[in-house]
Amino acid sequence: MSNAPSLLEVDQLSVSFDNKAVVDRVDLRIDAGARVGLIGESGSGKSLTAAAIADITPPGAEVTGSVRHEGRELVGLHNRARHRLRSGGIALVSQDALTALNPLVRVEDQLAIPLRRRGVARRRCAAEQRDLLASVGLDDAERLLRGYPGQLSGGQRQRVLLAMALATQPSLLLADEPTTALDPTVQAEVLALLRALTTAEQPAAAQPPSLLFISHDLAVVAQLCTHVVVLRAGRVVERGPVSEIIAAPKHSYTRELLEATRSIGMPQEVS
Ligand SMILES: Nc1ncnc2c1ncn2[C@@H]1O[C@H](COP(=O)(O)OP(=O)(O)OP(=O)(O)O)[C@@H](O)[C@H]1O
Repeated sequence: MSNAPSLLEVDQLSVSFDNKAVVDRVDLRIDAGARVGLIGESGSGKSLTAAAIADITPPGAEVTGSVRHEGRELVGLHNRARHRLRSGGIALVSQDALTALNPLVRVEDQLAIPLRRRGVARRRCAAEQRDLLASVGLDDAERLLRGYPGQLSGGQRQRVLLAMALATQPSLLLADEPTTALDPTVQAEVLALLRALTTAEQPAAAQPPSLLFISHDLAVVAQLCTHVVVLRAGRVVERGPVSEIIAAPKHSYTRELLEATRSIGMPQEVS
């Protein structure tokens, strides 16, 4: 990656519990237009890295280091300033839509929250909601909007979560294993959607958000991402363009991940 200022610059980011670092001095760059895969085995610190970037670490976590988004430092900001940034800059899609959505609130009311925060007038909300649902491949907008999360399929809920993230018009989308809870066919559809939403397919289209995609699956990252960062026990052990890492992994741990991928079969097709 170049030396020019990046959309997101993470320097020496650590997350500790009781003085023990579980994310350990992580450096990360995401340029506009890049799709970066953050990969590592369970417990390697992927989710907490994303949580620290999105400022949603759990109680007891101590975050040190620097996270700059479009040049603005996010670590140590007061809550209100962070809140403003989050509704216009970095959006998170988590792996468990059922937990992320409020089961007692209709989809339309949940989708209205990021729109209002963005300043969309109440009378414009319904049209925006339909457009957002269409952009994530959900056509039956009227029915879905009136429903509760529990009345939707897993794939539909994940798409609603994606729509809520897009409603903030983010420049960076953090996707934390967004397809883990889905069956393989729906998984492939949602991954294809993520790729379409984060790829400038039409030259005239507005700049799509960059992506930080968290996964333990190198095959999926290879299909979706431009770059990959490999995390092991909280530390970055390897990084680079995805094609280079796949062709010639330098670290033994990356080779193990690659071997594991090959033993399960060819990468899943997401295009
Ligand atoms: N609230 C917490 N208190 C103490 N330790 C925690 C807490 N949350 C996570 N950890 C520890 O931090 C480490 C990193 O966790 P993290 O969830 O970031 O891993 P991960 O790579 O995302 O794993 P997975 O792929 O299973 O989601 C783990 O060892 C975990 O046990």
